[in-house]
Order: sequence, then structure tokens, then C-alpha cells
Amino acid sequence: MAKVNESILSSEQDYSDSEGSEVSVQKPPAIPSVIANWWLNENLGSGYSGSIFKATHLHTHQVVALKIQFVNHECPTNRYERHLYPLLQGGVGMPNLYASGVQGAWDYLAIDLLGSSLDSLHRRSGKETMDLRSVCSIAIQVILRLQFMHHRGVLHRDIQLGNCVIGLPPNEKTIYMIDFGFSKRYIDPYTGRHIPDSKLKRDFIGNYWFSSINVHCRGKVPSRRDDLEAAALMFIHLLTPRGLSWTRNGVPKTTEAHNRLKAEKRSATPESLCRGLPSEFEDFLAYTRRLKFLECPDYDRWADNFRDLAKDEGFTNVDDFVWPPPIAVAPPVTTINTPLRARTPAIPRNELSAILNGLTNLRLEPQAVLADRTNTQEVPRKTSDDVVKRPIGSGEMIVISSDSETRDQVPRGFQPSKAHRLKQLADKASNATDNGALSQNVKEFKEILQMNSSRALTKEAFYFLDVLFKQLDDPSVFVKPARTSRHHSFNEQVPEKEPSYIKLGVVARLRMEVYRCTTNKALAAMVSDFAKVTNKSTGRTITKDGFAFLDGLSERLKVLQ
Ligand SMILES: Nc1ncnc2c1ncn2[C@@H]1O[C@H](COP(=O)(O)OP(=O)(O)OP(=O)(O)O)[C@@H](O)[C@H]1O
Repeated sequence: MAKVNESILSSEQDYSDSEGSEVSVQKPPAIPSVIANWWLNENLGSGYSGSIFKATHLHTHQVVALKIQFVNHECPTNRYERHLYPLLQGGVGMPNLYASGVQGAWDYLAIDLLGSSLDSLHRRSGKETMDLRSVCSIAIQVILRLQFMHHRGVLHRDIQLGNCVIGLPPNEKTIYMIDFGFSKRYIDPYTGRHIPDSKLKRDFIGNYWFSSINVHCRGKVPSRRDDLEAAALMFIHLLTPRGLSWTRNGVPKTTEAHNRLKAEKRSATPESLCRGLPSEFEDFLAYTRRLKFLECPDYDRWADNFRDLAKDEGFTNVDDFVWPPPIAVAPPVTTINTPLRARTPAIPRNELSAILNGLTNLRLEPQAVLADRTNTQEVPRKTSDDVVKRPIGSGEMIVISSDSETRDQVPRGFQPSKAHRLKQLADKASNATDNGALSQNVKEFKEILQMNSSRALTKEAFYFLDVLFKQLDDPSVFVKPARTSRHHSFNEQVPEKEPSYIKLGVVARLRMEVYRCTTNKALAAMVSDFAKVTNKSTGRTITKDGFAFLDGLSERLKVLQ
């Protein structure tokens, strides 16, 4: 796995205005054992422009991380970095600066001694990908760190795994941001204004792996959106076997290699990068790329989304980064090459082979058509016997049930996730044979959405609404089977972006009008409107009116039986 720690400094970073005298590139002298009363212990790491030592104060015995840099280094980031620390003091996951200065040939910063970087934790784990729980915790924490930094008027501009470190006990569950050598104030302290954008192409500042497309490939001025895009790429990198493709060949050594890397980064869409990953990662990357230069990102919403994703997966206390990752309570998800997009637990291998054997012996006979009113009497009702008692391979039909009986088969103590329940519900809805059943499905849908703090319409919830829409929209519903895949879907028409006031207005109207609907087709149109306005760009959280609409829909379906 490539070490992800390659920052680049461009001529853009103007150090001459910090404290600089004329800079000439010289060879640094040997590092002394004491710098300004700090006794240097072991080396913790070295970067392009300096080294970090664990250091002990000769008189107070305070132990710190001492970041030292040769004063004549061509890239004197310490001079600049010391001015950023005071702006960030007091924030969770922001290191304290205890002392700084220049002694002899060495410019030093004494900061909190912290633990390992995410880069080294990941590399030391020897695994191709990091586990989902850890990545969700990292996502939540890094997004909140950036929120804090941006709130204090500072851009990080060098987001990468090597610059996110965990604390030492008792702070080992907190991720700290380090290395503010490339950071910059984006709010002018005198005017309170955001730095201006520019049409001029700038030299690149940041790192090869995670810097945003705008900054890295298009030479644009970095702003808040670019810190978030880098964070999104970092999360996706951790979940991708062998990492993002452009990180696999190491640091580019020639301009051609760098150009190839940029082309590869530029052409990678969120969809292609996130194939096989939970949709939140793709959505987040796409969101960061849609942000405007001046726009303030919705940090809380995205921290919530990753929190909900982790909760839906059955993880607890996800705001804490726990390393090594706790053993999963749920059966492990086995993946082939890439993690599964679906978040349901995988079927254990032995059960899978039994099912496959059963399928091999399956005698396919003409079946009664579900959802056909004319033959509902003949349709055998599924019983728990269908699921558990028939011996697999006996030549009888196997029913792989998706209803509540199957849930009882889930190991004791394992709560089916929201995603899992929504998928089962969508299956039920597609098999529903009358409005009464659909009414019950909508009621259950609302209950599932309310089952944890997440009130967001997830991918699975959209899928349920799509199935419901298809059931209601087709005039031959309950007469003709197989509506789902061939019939058109509201997803085909979901608008890209709408302001949130539209969402609020539409849902409030739906809530009132649902009681006046007289046909399934009209209800289908309402389900479609509801899904369209509760889309990604306006926020997928269901409002009070939204829940009231679902109540009304369930009631109305009962009446329209
Ligand atoms: N406060 C700290 N406590 C413990 N280790 C640290 C601390 N700060 C940095 N390190 C370690 O030292 C490494 C280099 O630190 P840092 O990124 O601040 O230096 P740098 O010279 O700016 O590096 P680069 O040029 O790679 O950006 C980090 O990846 C981390 O492993």
C-alpha cells in the first residue's frame, strides 16, 4: 500500500510575508539533542520540510511533540504554521501549541504529543480496506474538525491520512488534525470577507492523492469545498481495495506521470469510485463537487448521514474512533474483491451452498400469479413452514421468504438493520394483492423510518417508494403481475436540485390533499412527488408533514380498498 503522505508546495504559498528574510537553500546542520530547553527523544516522523521528535522539557518535564525545521529550508512552513495554532486553540481534535521560536539553525513548534496517523494505522493493519465502522467514525470526526477549522476562518488545504492522527490515552478515540503548514485564513481578519476566487490558474498546493479536482487539476483557488472533497476521497480510498487507483503507482516522478495522474483523477466519477460502497460515500463526494466556491458546506448533515449509516449497520458509539475495530456483532460480510453495496449480512457459505443445491433440484411448475385478483383464492399463502420445515433438496418448491417469519431466523441478539427491514418491506409491497396490504406496508414504512434517530430517506427507502409508486400507478394493479421492473419509475424523473422551500411547500400540500384522492393513480403521483422533493439536494430528512402524509396515505389506501 502506498504511503499517502506526499504534499506539494507551490510558489503560491507566499512565505515571504510571514517572517522571512532572504531564503537560500543550504544543507541543514546535524540536529542537536537539545533545542530551546527541549530534550529530543525519538523521531516520530519526518516530512518534506522537517522532522517531529518526542521531546521533554528540561525543567518542567513536560512531554511534547517538537516539530523542527531548518531555518533556511526552502519551504519554511513552521514560520507560517505557528500563526495558525492560536486560531484553532480550544477545538476538539486541535493540538495545543505550547511554545515556538527559533534557536540557532532550528525553528521549532512544541505541540501536544499525539498518537499514530490514520495512514500508519491502515498500513500496519495489513488489510486492503479499512472496516466500515472505522471509516464512518473517521468521516464523522474529520467533517466536524473541518467544520471547526472553517468556523475559525482557516482552511486546512492538505487533508490526507498522514495529517489525521489519533490522540494518546485517554484521547485515543479522538482524531486530531495536524500539519497546518499549508493552511490559510480564508476570511480576511480585517474585512471579515471570504478570499476572492480568481480566473487565473494557480500552481498547485496540496497532495497528489486527495487534493480536489478543482485545486489539483484545474488550478483553482482552494476554499471550504476543497477540504471536504479531499476528505471524501480519503474515506473512499480507505474502503477501496488497494486504494484509489491513482495512488497505486506511487508519487509521480515526471511531468507526464503527474499529468496522467491528474487525468485519471479528473475522469473518475463519484459513481465509478464508489461502486460497491454504501451510497453515502458517492453522495458525499458528489455533494462536495457541487459546492460553490463561497458556499458553506452542511457539515452537520453529512456527519449525521455517516452516523446514521453506521447505526443502520448495527454499530454503536460511532462518534468514537475505536482502534483496532471492535469485533462485529453481526455476521461478517464476505466480499469478493469489492465490498458489497448492499448492507445486509451475507448468507453464510454453508447455507448458501444448501440454497444453491436446493435451487438445482428445483422443479419449476406453472405458478399461480400473485397480485392477480382473479386467482387470489388459489395463491397459497406463505407460512413459516414454507421457510423452515421443508427439507431443502426434497424436490419441493423452496420459498425464500422475505417476510417477518424470516426475521425470526436472524441470530438472537442481532437486530435487523433499517436497510434490511426496508428491503423486506419493498418485497412485501411488490407482492401485495390489494390496497389493504399496501396500507399496512406504508404504516410499517413509517415505523421503520422512525425506529432510530435517522429520519432520512435512504436508498432502500427510495426503493420502497418506487415499488409503491409502481403498484399504485399501474391501472392494472392487482390484475396484471410483474409490474415492477418494466413499468416506469419516478426515479427516472428525480430533479437534480431544488431549493428546500419547494420541498416544504410540496409536502405540506401532499399532506392535505392525500385525504381527497379518489384513485390509486392519483396516490401514485403523490408518492412520486413526495420522493422527488425529498431528494438528495433538498435534504432527505422526512419532515413532520412528510410523516403526516405517510399516515394519510396509509389511511386513504384503507378507504380505497
Ligand atoms: N503532534 C504529534 N504527535 C505525534 N506524532 C506526530 C505529531 N505531529 C506529527 N506527527 C508525526 O509526524 C509525521 C509528520 O508530521 P507533519 O505532517 O506535521 O510534518 P511535515 O514535516 O509537515 O510533513 P509533510 O511534509 O509530510 O506534510 C506525521 O505523519 C505523524 O506521524
